Amino acid sequence: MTAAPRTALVLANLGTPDAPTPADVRRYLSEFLHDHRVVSMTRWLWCPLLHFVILPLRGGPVAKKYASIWIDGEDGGSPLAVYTRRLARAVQAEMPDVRVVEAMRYRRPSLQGVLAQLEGEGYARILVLPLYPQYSTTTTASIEDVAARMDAIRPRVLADYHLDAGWVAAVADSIRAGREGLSGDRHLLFSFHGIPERLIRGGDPYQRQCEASAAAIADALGLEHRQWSLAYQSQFGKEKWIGPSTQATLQSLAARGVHDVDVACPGFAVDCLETLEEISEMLAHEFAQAGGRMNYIPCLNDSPAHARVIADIARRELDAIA
Ligand SMILES: C=CC1=C(C)c2cc3[nH]c(cc4nc(cc5[nH]c(cc1n2)c(C)c5CCC(=O)O)C(CCC(=O)O)=C4C)c(C)c3C=C
Ligand SMILES: [Fe+2]
Ligand SMILES: [Fe+2]
Repeated sequence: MTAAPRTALVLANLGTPDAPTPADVRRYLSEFLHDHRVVSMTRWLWCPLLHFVILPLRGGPVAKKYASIWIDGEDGGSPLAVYTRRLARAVQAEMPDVRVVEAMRYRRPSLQGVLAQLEGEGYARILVLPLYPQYSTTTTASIEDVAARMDAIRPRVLADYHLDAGWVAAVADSIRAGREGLSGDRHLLFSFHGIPERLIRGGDPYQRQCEASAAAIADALGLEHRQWSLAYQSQFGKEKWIGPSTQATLQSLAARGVHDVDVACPGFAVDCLETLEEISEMLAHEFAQAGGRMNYIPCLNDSPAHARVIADIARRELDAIA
C-alpha cells in the first residue's frame, strides 16, 4: 500500500440548500446573508430586516425556484452541489497524487469543517481553489477569511483564473459547441453575477476581471465587437448594482430586432439557481415573449475539459507552495 498523499486540493464553491424546502432555503440564506463580506450593513439595521422581512418572504418563493431545477436520483440534489461534487471526482481522476475534496462556503460540506478534517488527517500542503474565475470581495475574499481563521495550517487560496489560457479556451470551445448547427446572425451575451457598484468604487477588481474574461473569450471565438455584449444578473436589494442588467440587455436586443441570442455565464463554474432558473427558464421565457429565441449555453460543469483546466491550474499553483 502506498502512503497517503500529503497534499490536498479543496474545490470551494458558494453553497446551496440541502433540500428545496422553505425551511432549508431560509437556513441557507440566513448563513449566506449573515456574512459581512456579502452584506456589510450594520447588524442593528440588517438583522431585523433579514429575520423579519427577507427570510420569511423569500423562503417559499425561492424554494419553488430550487424545486424547478432540482436534479433527481441517488446522485441528485441542488445542481450547484451535484456538479461541484462530480467536478471534484473528475479532478481527482486527473490528480491521483493529490487528495481532492469539495467544500462549500455556506452550508455543507462546510469549508471550515473540511479544512479542520484535512488538518486532523495531517495534510500540511493545502490549496483552496475557489470555483470563482473572477475575484470578488463578496465571494473569494470570504473564502480567504475562512482559510485565514485556521490555527495550525495556512492553506493557500487561489485568487482567480479569469485570464487563464486553458480556461478561456475551454469556455470558448463550449460556446462553439453550444452554437453548432444553429443558423442565423447570432448574438452572444455574456452574463455575470452582479455586485453592488459601491464595492467597485472601493477597489473590488470583479467588474474589470469580468470584462477581461469576456473580451478574451470573444477574441478566442473570433467575434467582432458588435457580435457580443456583456451584462450582469441576479441583482439583490435596493442598492445600485453594476450594469447593464442582463434582463434590460435582452429587452433592448429584442427591441433592436436581434432574435437569436446565445447566453453564456463564464462567471459560474457550474450551473446553479442563477443560471438554470433565472437565465435558462425565466429570462428565456421573457425573451421569447418579446419575439426572440434564447439558446442557453451550459457552464463547464463536470466536463472532462473543465476537470483538466482545474487540475492544470491547481498543479501550477501547488508548485508555488513550498
Ligand atoms: C448582497 C447579495 C449578494 C451578492 C453581493 C452576491 C454576489 C455573488 N453571488 C455569486 C454566486 C451565486 N449567488 C447565488 C445565489 C444568491 N446570491 C444572492 C445574493 C448575493 N450574491 C442570493 C440571495 C442568492 C440565493 C438565491 C436568492 O435568494 O435569490 C448562487 C446560486 C446558489 C445555488 O444554490 O444555486 C451563486 C452561484 C457570485 C459569483 C457573486 C459575486 C461575484
Ligand atoms: Fe441576525
Ligand atoms: Fe449571489
